[in-house]
Amino acid sequence: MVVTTASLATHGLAFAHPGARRPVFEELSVTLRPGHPLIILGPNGVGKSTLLRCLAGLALPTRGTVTFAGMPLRGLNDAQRARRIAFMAQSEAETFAFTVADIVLTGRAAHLGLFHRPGKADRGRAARALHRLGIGHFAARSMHELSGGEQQMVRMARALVQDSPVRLLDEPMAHLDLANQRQVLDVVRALASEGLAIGMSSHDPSHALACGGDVLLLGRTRAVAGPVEQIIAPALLKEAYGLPIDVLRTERGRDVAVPDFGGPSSAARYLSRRPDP
Ligand SMILES: Nc1ncnc2c1ncn2[C@@H]1O[C@H](COP(=O)(O)OP(=O)(O)OP(=O)(O)O)[C@@H](O)[C@H]1O
Repeated sequence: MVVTTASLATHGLAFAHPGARRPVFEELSVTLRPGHPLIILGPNGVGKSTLLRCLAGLALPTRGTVTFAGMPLRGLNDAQRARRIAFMAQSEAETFAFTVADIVLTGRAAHLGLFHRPGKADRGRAARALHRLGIGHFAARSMHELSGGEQQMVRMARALVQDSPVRLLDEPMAHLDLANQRQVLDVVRALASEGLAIGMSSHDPSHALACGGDVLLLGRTRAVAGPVEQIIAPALLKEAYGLPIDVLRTERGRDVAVPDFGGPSSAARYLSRRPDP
């Protein structure tokens, strides 16, 4: 069954590890809207992966609920959930030396009946996903032969073929060079314009500016959420990350977030500050 209605939301969500002194987060209410990517930002250890795992139904919240199209996620079995929500983990140990094409095909599992093997149409989808990410030439290679960034692109292709209305991507840009980051951002924007609901974590606020949807900025003391132009602002970024971050407009007319990493400074011409929204 192809599920077309997509809106994933958390309501007063809290998560604490057993025995932990403090919860990872509390009272978190966010919505992933079809067509508006939600980019989840925040410092290391603040709970981005934990939240994505709760949204995917892979981690059980301590309090609160996750709903898909208004229905509690916990009412769905694994196959029903997988037809609605694709989850790409931050990293995965590749135990077996499967080919890239086979790994991508496993993304079709939720659409195949029990004991059914993937058919020509499934293989075609897997091939198209690899081509869409510019890695069609990897198809016959063993996953073990690929670099960390190449494996990351393959896992992205697998999330593409899952054909679910919600895609949750945990740091899909980790390990990727700049051109591959652009490739993934192009795909994220295209999926959003096709009406999918996308949740993606990142360490780079510029990725949020490039996606142009909503942002959830998780800080150590509070979380803020809203449209990208409101949340990706110097004061909120400094509060969350603890260092100055300028939001500038390039000569190409793109907005970027530039952290102050220190180092030599000069009085030379700089990019223009983005006008206040
Ligand atoms: N099994 C565990 N028991 C206790 N605490 C844990 C456990 N696993 C993770 N944590 C803690 O949960 C918090 C949230 O981790 P999470 O991986 O969600 O953060 P993150 O924002 O995705 O981090 P990063 O940006 O480094 O990937 C961290 O402080 C981490 O130390």
